[in-house]
Amino acid sequence: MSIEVKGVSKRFGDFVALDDINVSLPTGQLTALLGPSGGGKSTLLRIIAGLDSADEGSVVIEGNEATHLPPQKRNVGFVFQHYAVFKHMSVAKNVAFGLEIRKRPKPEIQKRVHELLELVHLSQFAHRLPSQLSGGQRQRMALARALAVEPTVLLLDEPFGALDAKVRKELRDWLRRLHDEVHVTTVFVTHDQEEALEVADEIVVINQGRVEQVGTPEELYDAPANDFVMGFLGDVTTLGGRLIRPHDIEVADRPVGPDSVEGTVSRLLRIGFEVRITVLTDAGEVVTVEMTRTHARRLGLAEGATVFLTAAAGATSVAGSVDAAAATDLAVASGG
Ligand SMILES: Nc1ncnc2c1ncn2[C@@H]1O[C@H](COP(=O)(O)OP(=O)(O)OP(=O)(O)O)[C@@H](O)[C@H]1O
Repeated sequence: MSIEVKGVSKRFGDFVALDDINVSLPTGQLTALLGPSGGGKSTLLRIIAGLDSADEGSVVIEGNEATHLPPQKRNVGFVFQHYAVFKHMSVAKNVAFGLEIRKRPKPEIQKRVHELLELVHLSQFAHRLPSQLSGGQRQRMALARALAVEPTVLLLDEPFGALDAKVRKELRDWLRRLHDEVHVTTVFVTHDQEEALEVADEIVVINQGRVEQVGTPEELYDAPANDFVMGFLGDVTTLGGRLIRPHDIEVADRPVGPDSVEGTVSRLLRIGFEVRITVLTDAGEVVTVEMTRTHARRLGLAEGATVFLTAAAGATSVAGSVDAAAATDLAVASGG
């Protein structure tokens, strides 16, 4: 295990930002710290980096007790959203910076910078100034700079947060590929569940200063520990008082079993190749269901139609209400 966080708590005045956090972040993996705004992700990352200290608990990095070490002795590289670049230095100089202050020999620095710029696909921009790069290119430069000193651990706080959706997506694919090439233990903070599900080997869900669940993307999606995790990782609705994913509900024009719930389609919305319907059940529950257009057409669905809803075989569901999930959606929509 590469990073061991044990019993870490952190308060700001009366406010408990982290409450007895225990996690092991495995060597060589790409781990996401995922959660809503204010949940404590950045605080945990800063404590691992040594930029902040815990009130209680310990941090061990690659077997080294790091709790009281300053950041520069932890052998971690970090990239923050608004990373301070040296504006007057070329891209190559920015990447070389950490090696130069460590007084490495010139030829070694040149070689390493060359390799790193290749790795982040910025070789042709080596002599530009950071202001002459796009946002995505600047983030790649920041990553190259963090990797220059060969950290054992790379810590990224919302590395793509300030970029537009398309560039974010490109960078996230790129980060995944980069990680597959260099295998440096990487921890990144995100409030974007899609980003975490797509990129990470393992996800730590953090909410209100506590760890809600740790697992692979599949584990979290298929077996959420509670209603919070279920709601945070994807759309949810309720059926028979249980949280369920809208695409895990089967719709039929007649009952298909004793658990079928009768209702009336109150709204039908087409979104691309999908159809989303809202059903008001006889028990007074408002249920959202998603299905393909083909399926909706086959059923002849229309507003006012009577339908029967059943949880699909193998569907994930947990006890809970949509309230927690709605709060989550708001947090995500507001940009976390
Ligand atoms: N220096 C500080 N002084 C007081 N409160 C702080 C300080 N730093 C963080 N907090 C509070 O601690 C909580 C956790 O903050 P943190 O930045 O770790 O959350 P986060 O999960 O990273 O959220 P975000 O995605 O918005 O960055 C927040 O409520 C924040 O207001």
